[in-house]
Amino acid sequence: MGTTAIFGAGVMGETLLSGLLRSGRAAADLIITERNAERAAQLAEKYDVRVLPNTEAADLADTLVLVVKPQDMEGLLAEIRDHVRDGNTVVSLAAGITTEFLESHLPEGSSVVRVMPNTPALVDQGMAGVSPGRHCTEDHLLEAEALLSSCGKVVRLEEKHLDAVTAISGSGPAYIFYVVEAMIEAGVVLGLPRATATELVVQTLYGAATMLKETHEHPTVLREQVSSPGGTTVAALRQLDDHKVRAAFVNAMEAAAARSKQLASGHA
Ligand SMILES: NC(=O)C1=CN([C@@H]2O[C@H](COP(=O)(O)OP(=O)(O)OC[C@H]3O[C@@H](n4cnc5c(N)ncnc54)[C@H](O)[C@@H]3O)[C@@H](O)[C@H]2O)C=CC1
Ligand SMILES: O=C(O)[C@@H]1CCC=N1
Repeated sequence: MGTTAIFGAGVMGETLLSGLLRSGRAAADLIITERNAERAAQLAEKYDVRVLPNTEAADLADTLVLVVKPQDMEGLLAEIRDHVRDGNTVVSLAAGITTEFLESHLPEGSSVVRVMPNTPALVDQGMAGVSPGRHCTEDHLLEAEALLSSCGKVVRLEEKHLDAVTAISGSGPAYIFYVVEAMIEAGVVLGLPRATATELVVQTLYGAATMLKETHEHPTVLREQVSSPGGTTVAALRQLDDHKVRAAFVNAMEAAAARSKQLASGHA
């Protein structure tokens, strides 16, 4: 697979780096670049990988993985443009940034892949959507998929769906953590110690997610199994329906997808 350079070692860059190392990639085959010198030094020590300036990393890398914020992407592309060679694969993990944008800021004919990962990759339970650019071969795509499957699942889809993927699985962990926060708060309101409320909620989430994954039952069936006629669950769910929580979730994800589209056109 050659040398992989990760440009921008923030939350997502470090997540990918650690996943690659856990999956058996040699540290000697990995390079990171990081604008924040203090963070760069910390990561070099923690993972024993090379930290280089962007241009040197681009010169040495076979695969360039771009993991800066969408707003920083144009600047990064300008820096590395003249260092990208034939045969390189450029993989972007940035929300909103299209393959068309990447291609137009790189040498003609560059092979680019757009990926939308998520943070559960940190515990090898990531979910990533992957789309090819115009000059991307099956081999380039397989290479990008291999990077991400080191720390989770990967689906290949048309780029027109990537804003939706961003809204659902890219941002998704945050919605789940938000619900978890609310449930813990409810436990505390009901008089439970915070630590107990946290343990109850986290294990319930883990159990429910495992049921979804292992039983392959529709979520409606699983919800109905919990909902005794005239019981506690329906009393709670009625409140959620009265407060239009389901509609709020749909609206929230529409807003995330719209923001992803907006980032593509360079809105800070
Ligand atoms: N955090 C998440 O859950 C997810 C993030 N992403 C995408 O990953 C990208 C990075 O997001 P985060 O890791 O959350 O952000 P972050 O802010 O934690 O990391 C970005 C890093 O890039 C560095 N950086 C910026 N410009 C640079 C440059 N020119 N050269 C070298 N380093 C540079 C920054 O110092 C920072 O450490 C974004 O484009 C985001 O859309 C995608 C899916 C999930
Ligand atoms: O919030 C964001 O823009 C990034 C993309 C998906 C998750 N985090």
